[in-house]
Amino acid sequence: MLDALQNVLVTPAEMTAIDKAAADSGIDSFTLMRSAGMAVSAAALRLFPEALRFVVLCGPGNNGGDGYVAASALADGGADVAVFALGKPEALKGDAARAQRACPLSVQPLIAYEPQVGDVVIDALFGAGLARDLPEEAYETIERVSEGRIPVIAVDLPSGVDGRTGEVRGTSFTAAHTVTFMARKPGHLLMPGRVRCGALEVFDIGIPARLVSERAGDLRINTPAAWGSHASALDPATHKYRRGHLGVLSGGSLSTGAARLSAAAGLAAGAGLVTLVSPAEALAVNASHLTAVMLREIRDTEDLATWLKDKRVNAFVLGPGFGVGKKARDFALMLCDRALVLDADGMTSFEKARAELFERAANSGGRLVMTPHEGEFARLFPEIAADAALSKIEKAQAAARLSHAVIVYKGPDTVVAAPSGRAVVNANAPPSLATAGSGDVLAGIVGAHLAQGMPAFEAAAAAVWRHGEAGTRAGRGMTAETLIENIPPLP
Ligand SMILES: NC(=O)C1=CN([C@@H]2O[C@H](COP(=O)(O)OP(=O)(O)OC[C@H]3O[C@@H](n4cnc5c(N)ncnc54)[C@H](O)[C@@H]3O)[C@@H](O)[C@H]2O)[C@@H](O)CC1
Ligand SMILES: Nc1ncnc2c1ncn2[C@@H]1O[C@H](COP(=O)(O)OP(=O)(O)O)[C@@H](O)[C@H]1O
Ligand SMILES: [K+]
Repeated sequence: MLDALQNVLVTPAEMTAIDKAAADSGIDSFTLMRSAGMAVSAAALRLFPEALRFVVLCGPGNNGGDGYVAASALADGGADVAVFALGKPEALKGDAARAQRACPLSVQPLIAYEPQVGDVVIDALFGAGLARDLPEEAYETIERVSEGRIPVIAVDLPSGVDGRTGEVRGTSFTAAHTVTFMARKPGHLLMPGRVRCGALEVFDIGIPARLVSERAGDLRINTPAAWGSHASALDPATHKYRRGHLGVLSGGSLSTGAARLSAAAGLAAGAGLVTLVSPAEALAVNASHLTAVMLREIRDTEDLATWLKDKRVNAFVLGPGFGVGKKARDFALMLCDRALVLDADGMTSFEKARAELFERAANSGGRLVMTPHEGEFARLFPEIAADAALSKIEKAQAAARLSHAVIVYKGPDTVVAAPSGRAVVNANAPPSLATAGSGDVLAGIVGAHLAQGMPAFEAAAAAVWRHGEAGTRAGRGMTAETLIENIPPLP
């Protein structure tokens, strides 16, 4: 049944609603807690059979309750187990109080824990209910555990990681393994939470999938399931114009490489034809580097308008190496009513003139995808970037709403968001993608998908996924050039 929830991301608030719906439907919440705790104890025994002692750190809520169940199960199995609690066990309520009463082990205060060689820590201090920075006592324990290099298994989330945002609230454990329940939370995928989780296990504690999916929003992990239905196989009778004609706009003679990378990536990703559009002074240098990609001289808006009479040129990439200024703005506004990937200098050109772009995006009937990294995002959306209360997902959603464009907010945890609020978080990108020109390649792949007629959100999400796969195939020593050679076919 977890297959049905494999790509779903559930926020902590949605998880609370799911818990409540489960209880309302007659499912016993203590049974769920017992399944959760048993799953944690099973993971501990499976992963660390050589542990000399399991140390279970229990917090003041239901995450602590899971910890007491796990401690009882480990002790029942004959393991050496010690329990340390944050706060007084007498103050526990509900299921957590019941789990603690049923636990035969004595409970010591958290601060008394001194790590020993051979310990394995089970972190059940805070999970989805973490509402503010970790309390002082937890800091000291976390520091001692990490100094002692004690392996940590986290229950639901490493304590300190915010399940909604992936941010670290003050400090957090860094787990070797995290066991979460029913579905992943944004904090498992967003940085830095993702690296604090270690290996992530999603365990089915028995809440019906229907109850989960009915209350989960429009947030998914970026896999082919999110866009595969728009990535149709090639029609045997197709021809190159049917596969779309992508135009990529080159900068001046000293900055042509970025646009050529986008153009080559667009062709490799499946556009039927790609034309590199070049100013006169860069024609020679571009011509000397192109083979399958075609070349066309366009000097100004008049030339561009003439070319645009050919309706078969249906998608464009503007920004990589283009130069910041009025020419970029004028060109972009002319291309908005077709399909446009606005990247790099293309976005920066609108730093002080964004209203015009956003208005055109809202009213042109075209498809606009913008691909900012963190710096570009802050330039175009300063008020959203500065809002510390928002997660990266919420920032991308707010930017998409404001700009009427699909936003690809890049990074290790790229988020793709549509103006409707629909969003995916990407999880397949290796860090070797952090290399010059990698963003230009991504822009070209998005452009190819737009040229092939995919809707903007699917075009962007599929491109981010293929870019990540290409990065993995290209390996650690990749360059933007070898990345292009490794773009996989659309699945
Ligand atoms: N989702 C589910 O269906 C299930 C959830 N379970 C567990 O329940 C957990 C959520 O339980 P809770 O909602 O009780 O939340 P937590 O156990 O994560 O913590 C909440 C408690 O800590 C307090 N608190 C929050 N931040 C604090 C801080 N920085 N300093 C001090 N106190 C703080 C809160 O006021 C509350 O009392 C999940 O993470 C999971 O481990 C399981 O029992 C199984 C079922
Ligand atoms: N640490 C990382 N892990 C995975 N992907 C990354 C990482 N850092 C950057 N990337 C990806 O690499 C690409 C870099 O694009 P960008 O920042 O525009 O760089 P450039 O302009 O040099 O091409 C983006 O797709 C981004 O998501
Ligand atoms: K935890």
